[in-house]
Amino acid sequence: MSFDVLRWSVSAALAERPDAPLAALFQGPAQTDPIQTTQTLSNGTEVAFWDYGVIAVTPPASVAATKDVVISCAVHGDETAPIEMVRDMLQDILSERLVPSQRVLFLIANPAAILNNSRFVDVNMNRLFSGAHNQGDTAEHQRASDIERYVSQFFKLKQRYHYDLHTAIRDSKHEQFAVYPFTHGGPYSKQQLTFLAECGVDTILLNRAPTTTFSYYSVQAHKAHAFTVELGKVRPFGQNDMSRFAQADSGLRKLISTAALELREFSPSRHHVYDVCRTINRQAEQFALNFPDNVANFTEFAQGHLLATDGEIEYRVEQPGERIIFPNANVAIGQRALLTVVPIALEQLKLV
Ligand SMILES: O=C(O)CCC(=O)N[C@@H](CCC(=O)O)C(=O)O
Ligand SMILES: [Zn+2]
Repeated sequence: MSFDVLRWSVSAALAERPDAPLAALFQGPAQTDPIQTTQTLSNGTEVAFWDYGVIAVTPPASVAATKDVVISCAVHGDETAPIEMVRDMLQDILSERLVPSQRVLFLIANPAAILNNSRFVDVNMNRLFSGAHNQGDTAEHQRASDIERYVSQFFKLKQRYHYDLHTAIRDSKHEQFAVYPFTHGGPYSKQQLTFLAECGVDTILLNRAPTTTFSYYSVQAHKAHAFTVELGKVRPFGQNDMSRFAQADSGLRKLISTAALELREFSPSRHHVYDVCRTINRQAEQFALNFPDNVANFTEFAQGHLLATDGEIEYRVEQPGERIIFPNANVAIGQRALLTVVPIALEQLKLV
């Protein structure tokens, strides 16, 4: 397969008409075998297509890369703004307007869900990592397993980063926020908190328990600095105001294209930090949230307020300052239907 075909499939196909032609990248021009080829651009950058939506970019040997950076999107297929960001970065790399000086793995995680205009086809892929993909045989189980293999194949250097880009179903009182997965007692990185803040993500949610999310997988299996980054609200292709993502886009571009990132000094007052206080998994057929769909993430309710009913169980606010995140009554039984968080002072955390 010639590079021109690949270039077309990434640049032209993902450009002005981001909906239909996406298929070209994900399914390959002949819509048969996965794309697997490597080509070198005139500036020496190597672009390797490992599979549909799996693109590894390596700077020329003369540039001593020090960082491995995974930038993923579309773990949820309807979260389109991050897909557009990744598309534009790839286009700019292919046209040599963006010249990476670090190794980068771009992952468009769930192409089938993108083409289906849905969060997922059979199963929420962000519950299938760290081995959970062994518990089923849908295409999403297979893809999560493949993605773990590609990430393992990619990470080589000591400094490892993974930004898994998402958008949230609801509005959020903090429009952009990141989930900092369980570090198993390891310290939180001041440099990463500062980098995220410079990307416009000044709100952090600490999830201090193992999960089956993609970002936790990279922390646990590869000792990467990894985050689920929520950049705004879910909207269909063409309806994203990309100016709202400009700061994150520019931060990520700087990260991959500069030898040493210059960051402002760490300042605790710059960050809003929340600790996950309860994870509520749906248990019954009769599950209902006791607040409307337009209630935003991070909304605080008074102590005792009824948040949800799950069969006979009533979930009420237990602590002052408790707020809701990611409420979703439509999840499958056994899956997370709601998180609650409380503010926590950064000074209480081990930082490095
Ligand atoms: O808006 C929502 O309800 C869901 C947004 C979303 O997809 N969030 C991620 C968070 C992953 C994590 O906890 O690291 C998810 O639910 O998978
Ligand atoms: Zn998502």
